[in-house]
Amino acid sequence: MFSTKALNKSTQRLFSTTNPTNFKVTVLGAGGGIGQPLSLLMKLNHKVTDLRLYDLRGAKGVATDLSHIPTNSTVQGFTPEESDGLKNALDNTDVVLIPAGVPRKPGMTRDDLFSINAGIVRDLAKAAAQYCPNAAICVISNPVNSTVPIVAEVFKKSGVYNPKKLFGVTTLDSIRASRFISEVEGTNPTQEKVTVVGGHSGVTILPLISQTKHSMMPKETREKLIHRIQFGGDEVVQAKNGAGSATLSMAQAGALFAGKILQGLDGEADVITPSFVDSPLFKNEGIEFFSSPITLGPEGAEKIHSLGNLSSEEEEMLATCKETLVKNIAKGKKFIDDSKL
Ligand SMILES: NC(=O)C1=CN([C@@H]2O[C@H](COP(=O)(O)OP(=O)(O)OC[C@H]3O[C@@H](n4cnc5c(N)ncnc54)[C@H](O)[C@@H]3O)[C@@H](O)[C@H]2O)C=CC1
Ligand SMILES: O=C([O-])CC(=O)C(=O)O
Repeated sequence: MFSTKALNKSTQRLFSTTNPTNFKVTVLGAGGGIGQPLSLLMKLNHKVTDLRLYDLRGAKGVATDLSHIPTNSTVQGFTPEESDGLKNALDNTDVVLIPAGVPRKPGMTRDDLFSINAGIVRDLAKAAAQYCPNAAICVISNPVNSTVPIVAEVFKKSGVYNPKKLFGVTTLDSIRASRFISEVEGTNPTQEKVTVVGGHSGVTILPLISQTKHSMMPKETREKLIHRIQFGGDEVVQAKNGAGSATLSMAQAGALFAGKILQGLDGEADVITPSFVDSPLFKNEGIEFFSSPITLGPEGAEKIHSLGNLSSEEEEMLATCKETLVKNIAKGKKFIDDSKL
């Protein structure tokens, strides 16, 4: 027998069109280093019932492979060769995860990826604006500080921009911060939480150590820790020695973030995580996008939280972060202006 509460909930699920519990998720770039493990982790998420994978190559194989896992979702792979491949991957989906694009090699900055990835993200965003204008779009492709503004401009030009539904995925900075601070302090990383704000590259990554329980750590230790969090991506790029950048930790980060988005869409309470979004925090200084903790809900980003109290050292880092961010954002916007969509 159902309890009244359970019956109400199942009835809601049956008849609700705006807040379904069964979600469609699309991964664009699903055949790649991030795309494959991210797709696996989305196959394991019980809120996902329809998983669609798209890539220039490999998506069908990955989809067939994942489709043998006995979780409650169907998996389909799509390619550009089949007519309507991208359309069918995106049609009416709830969440789009975008790890499509090239990764760094040693010696490159994320901004060096702009020349290739800007066009890839622009074209995928055009398709998303057409086929799933209401979906939550989660951008992983670098440089995130510029690719997120690119998606925003494409959606604006298509007349379907909803700032509450566009997210730059910065979760890897948060999970690195938890891991690295635990190594310094000799603590359990699963119990460490560091709020990381700003953007997703070098000095724009701003971990707020003063807001952790380790705020009193020695200055030199803190500076080394902050530097490691800001440049953690380089460690992986160097170790992979030309074979790409972080993929497995990024897949874990992407799945965590997508999980939060789904929890929010599903109406769960108090779902809060940082993301690089269209933000009011520093708009009066010309910075249209910024990462800070966001409350997620059925409509996407419901509340953008302020940064809270910063130390004087963090205030200085924030000023440096803003100087770079404003240029990265302008570069993305100019790219779309020049693209004459
Ligand atoms: N936001 C973050 O924290 C992180 C972002 N990244 C970024 O994620 C991106 C992907 O990295 P990896 O998976 O390692 O690269 P990868 O090269 O292994 O995979 C990229 C995939 O994208 C596909 N692709 C390229 N153009 C496409 C298009 N137009 N449509 C569909 N698929 C397309 C490729 O065929 C490839 O399978 C890079 O830009 C990287 O810098 C990487 C790590 C962390
Ligand atoms: O470092 C890179 O190029 C990939 C990335 O964004 C990260 O690992 O944080």
